[in-house]
Amino acid sequence: MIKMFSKYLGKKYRLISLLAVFGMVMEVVVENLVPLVMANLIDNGIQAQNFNVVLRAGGLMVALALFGLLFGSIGGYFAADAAAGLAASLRSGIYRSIQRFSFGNLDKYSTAGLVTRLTTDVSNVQNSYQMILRTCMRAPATLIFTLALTFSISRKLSMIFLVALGFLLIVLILVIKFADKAFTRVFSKYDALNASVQENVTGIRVVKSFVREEFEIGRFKVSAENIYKLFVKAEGLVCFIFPALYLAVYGCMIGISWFGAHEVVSDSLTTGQLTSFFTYMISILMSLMMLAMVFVMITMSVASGRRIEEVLSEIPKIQTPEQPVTEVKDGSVVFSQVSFSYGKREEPVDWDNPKEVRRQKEKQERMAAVENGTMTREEAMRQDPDFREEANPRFVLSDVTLSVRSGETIGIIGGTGSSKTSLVSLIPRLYDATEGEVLVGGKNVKTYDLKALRDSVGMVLQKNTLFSGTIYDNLRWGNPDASDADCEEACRLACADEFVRSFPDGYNTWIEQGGSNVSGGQKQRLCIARALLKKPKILILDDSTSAVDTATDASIRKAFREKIPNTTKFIISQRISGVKDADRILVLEEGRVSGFGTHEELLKNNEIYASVVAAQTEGGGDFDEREEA
Ligand SMILES: Nc1ncnc2c1ncn2[C@@H]1O[C@H](COP(=O)(O)OP(=O)(O)OP(=O)(O)O)[C@@H](O)[C@H]1O
Repeated sequence: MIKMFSKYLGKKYRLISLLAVFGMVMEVVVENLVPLVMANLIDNGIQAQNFNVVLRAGGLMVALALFGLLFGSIGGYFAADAAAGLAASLRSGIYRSIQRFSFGNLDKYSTAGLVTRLTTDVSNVQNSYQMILRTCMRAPATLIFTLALTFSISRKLSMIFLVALGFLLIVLILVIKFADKAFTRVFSKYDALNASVQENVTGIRVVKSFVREEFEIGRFKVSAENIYKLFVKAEGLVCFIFPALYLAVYGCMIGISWFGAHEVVSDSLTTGQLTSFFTYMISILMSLMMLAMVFVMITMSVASGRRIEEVLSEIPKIQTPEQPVTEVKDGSVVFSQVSFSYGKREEPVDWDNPKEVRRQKEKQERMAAVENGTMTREEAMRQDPDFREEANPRFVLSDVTLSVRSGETIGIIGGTGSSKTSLVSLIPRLYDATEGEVLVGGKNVKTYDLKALRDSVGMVLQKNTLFSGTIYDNLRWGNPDASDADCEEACRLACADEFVRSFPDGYNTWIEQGGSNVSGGQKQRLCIARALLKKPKILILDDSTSAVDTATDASIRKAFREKIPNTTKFIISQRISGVKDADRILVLEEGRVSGFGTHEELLKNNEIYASVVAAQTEGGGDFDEREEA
């Protein structure tokens, strides 16, 4: 973890960190010279009644204090700068990492988990790093410097000091050991709380429409109280530090006063030296206390650090190959004996449990060994009985073979969960086929530059999103270089131009986050226009007109036929009317091809299709209504 954070600090912030440490060490040196000067002031100034010495020593003390202030400010400023720099660099790193995730990687994390990493976790690491630079280095520096000075004054008194230090260290180690566990438990609960808050805020309208506010408030209260209890328990442990410190300080004072008084009486020590001894003692014990607080803080942020590391070291499951093909020739698509599984969904790892972390690591190594052929599947199963399940994941697509010509319109129809979305997701490589090949423009999709491949595919997802910004801004997401005229043309094709013009601000209408100020059907049409602006060779509409009335739906398909005849179109629909006029229609049944042909051919040869047509003609329902028909 330290290696990774050092990488994210970069040269610049490593140098700034060094400056912070330098400022802090100088501050310690200067601060600890003050008691020596003070001893001189008491012994040779006050007691000897020499006011010149009082003035000179006093002046020197003021000068040292000013230098201490200067070095302290420099150290503090650079420590804050380096920590903020580390946080900024980590945030960009995490963000970049998330942007490069393939859908498979995204499936592993909850949205709230990723947001927590970007916000709370990074802040924890930032605060800890700043404290490390300010305090962690300060305590050992103070300890070494002042111990050297105290030993030079009196060996006997320094021994009392060491006994007190030993006692304090034992208390600190015990407290830190228990606080570590307690705080990591608190932070794992925070993650769960954030996830529940995010889920609820996003779904607040559903909560209200089901009048479940009180239930949700109660659920939140339970989570919040759990955190409260764990936090109080963890902080309770930390509270031991202060009484232990005072015990050590007072014990030390009594010891030093007792032995120190004897030393002064026997003229082995001066009053000034005894005074400086007390000052050093308090200085060392205070630094140790600060060190203890920093350790507690580091403990808190170790869990955050692990979560950040997990995202930063995540390797995108889908990447551009070396020497990729950079141009997609045409929009032809071939599925050759394609089977697909999402794999076993990875369970969330309890990063605070070392046993669990080790188990996960071994599991990954075992999977890799089986994939590389360095371990047989039988051996893996012997080591881990669960391995059988991982080695035989559930296939949602089985042996799909079909060939689509460039410019063809393919309707896809099938019951809920029949894997329509899964099938089309393989075209722009949102996921990779587990077995078999997917070809686009005559070449395996895995050979393409990922950007070139995805640029050639316009996909309107079932769960589509608009971003906050004007309609123009949203449309240009598809193509930043598109002119106003291009945007308007795309909207005409998607039957969106008319309603956009009816808004008082037309294309400059502000869209709220998530498109909450437009209707479901309007949102779908804007998303289609956005995809069209890419001028894709392949256009995929995944049930993207479900909220649009049938007449408008038909107009959109007519416009597509006339205006973009060379674009290959995959249209997923639950309504027969949405696919009926396609060149060919694919009927999927539980991830297998049940039929592939024109409307007339399927009516004759495909029982499932014929029954759906019958059901929908009579009842006007969707695909799943054939069951009842
Ligand atoms: N990200 C995912 N991780 C794991 N399983 C998934 C994922 N997405 C879909 N599935 C599973 O794959 C199967 C096919 O889902 P898919 O969304 O492709 O079906 P669909 O025909 O498009 O359904 P619908 O018509 O309801 O949209 C379902 O059993 C679903 O549970």
